[in-house]
Amino acid sequence: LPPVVGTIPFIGCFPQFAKDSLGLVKRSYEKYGDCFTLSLMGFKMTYLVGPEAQAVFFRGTDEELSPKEAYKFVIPVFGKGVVYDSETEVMYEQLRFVKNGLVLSQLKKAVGIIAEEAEKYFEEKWGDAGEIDLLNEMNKLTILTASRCLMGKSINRALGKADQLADLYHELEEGLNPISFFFPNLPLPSFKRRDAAREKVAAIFHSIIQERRKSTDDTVDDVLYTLMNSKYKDGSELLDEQIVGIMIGLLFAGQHTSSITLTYTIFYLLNNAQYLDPVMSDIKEFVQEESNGEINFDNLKKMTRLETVIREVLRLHPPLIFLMRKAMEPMQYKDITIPAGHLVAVSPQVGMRLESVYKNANEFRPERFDQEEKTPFSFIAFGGGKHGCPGENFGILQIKTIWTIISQKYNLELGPVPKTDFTSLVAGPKGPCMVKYTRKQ
Ligand code: HEM
Repeated sequence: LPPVVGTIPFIGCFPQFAKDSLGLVKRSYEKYGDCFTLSLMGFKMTYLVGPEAQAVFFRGTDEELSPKEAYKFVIPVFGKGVVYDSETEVMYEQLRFVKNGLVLSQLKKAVGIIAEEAEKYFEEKWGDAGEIDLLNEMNKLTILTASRCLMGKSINRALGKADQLADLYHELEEGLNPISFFFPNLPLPSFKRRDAAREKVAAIFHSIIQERRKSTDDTVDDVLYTLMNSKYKDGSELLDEQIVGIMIGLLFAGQHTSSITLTYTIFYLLNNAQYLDPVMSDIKEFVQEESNGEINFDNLKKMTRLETVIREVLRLHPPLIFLMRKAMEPMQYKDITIPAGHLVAVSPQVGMRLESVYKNANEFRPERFDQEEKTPFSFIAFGGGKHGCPGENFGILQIKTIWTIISQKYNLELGPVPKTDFTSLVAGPKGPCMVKYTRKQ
């Protein structure tokens, strides 16, 4: 069996975990090696740390290591009958529909839409000069750009007010915290607000589906269109409730992860002139000179130096600090048997800062990604294997597009890179992240 951390009956090491979960995982790795169990309020959570152990996690089949059983706590947000609350075969099919909606042709179109929304946002909201909380602003902007890409222009009409969806998503996120993992339906105020926000978001998305059904415009083919026109293998269509749940889940999976990475990318670039200058000269060459100022999929793809910066930001600050599965049958790792029933976890935050995997692991060195990744499952900010993130390319394109627009429009003045707030489910910079901006001449 894996060595167990936390010997107090039932409670185990819960107090240390609640105080500093990452610190506890790191210390346990140093003491016990790459596979150990944390005993937490009756739960047994077995951690796999480092590429070799992480490979077991990502290569496991759903029958061995079930994400559905581990992520039940998101059901109040995603909804009934959606992804983790559906039969395994149905879950695969729903994830396949999502992937079909994020294919290359869609991504190519997405860049233009993101650029259009972002331009409009800065003109209407930022103007010539001011001071803003960058994380807050990037949250609002990314939910707007992502929802426009997923659901078309009707999202703007349905919302009327741009901030509304971001606020509702904030309530959803506040309702998914470490407590909700253990007790998702306690009568807590934050859980009540989460459920009320879910009802409001669902009502908005239902109205968009109704509007789309009446529309005679046959040029639309966004993710919503893909979902509305997809069929399960048995020939049945998705229920509206399922389409709404998938859209809620997609925006939920993509919003904070992207806005956090975007905010950190801006802080790192402006604090590191040696990386900022080459990135800006690529924008000048590929966007301003070669494309007459137009941002498109092809010129964003050429910005490999910006991409390595984003990957290094994600290595240092992965928004998802723990990924989980439930062992459905005993699992073998080296000479250890992880018993059925254990929760099995990897930590991108701990795993990507191991000195044995990344030299000078705590330093910001984007050039480490200049070469192809050598060790499988060492860069796990987007997970890996069967359940690896289907939104990776979309997320990176979104970050590149918005940075390209901001950096050409504004001079930004900001402080050092903020520390991370590890208390929420999606870990991002400790706010407020105040930034002064003035329009470039
Ligand atoms: C910087 C941005 C992003 C990061 C760091 C990120 C990270 C991740 C990670 C680590 C996973 C794996 C979870 C696990 O194995 O348990 C994941 C899964 C997923 N992500 Fe992302 N993500 C990002 C953006 C997006 C976007 C923009 C979308 C949608 C448009 C998205 C949709 C999803 C979905 C649907 C899954 C579940 C896949 C499955 O279970 O098969 N993500 N993401």
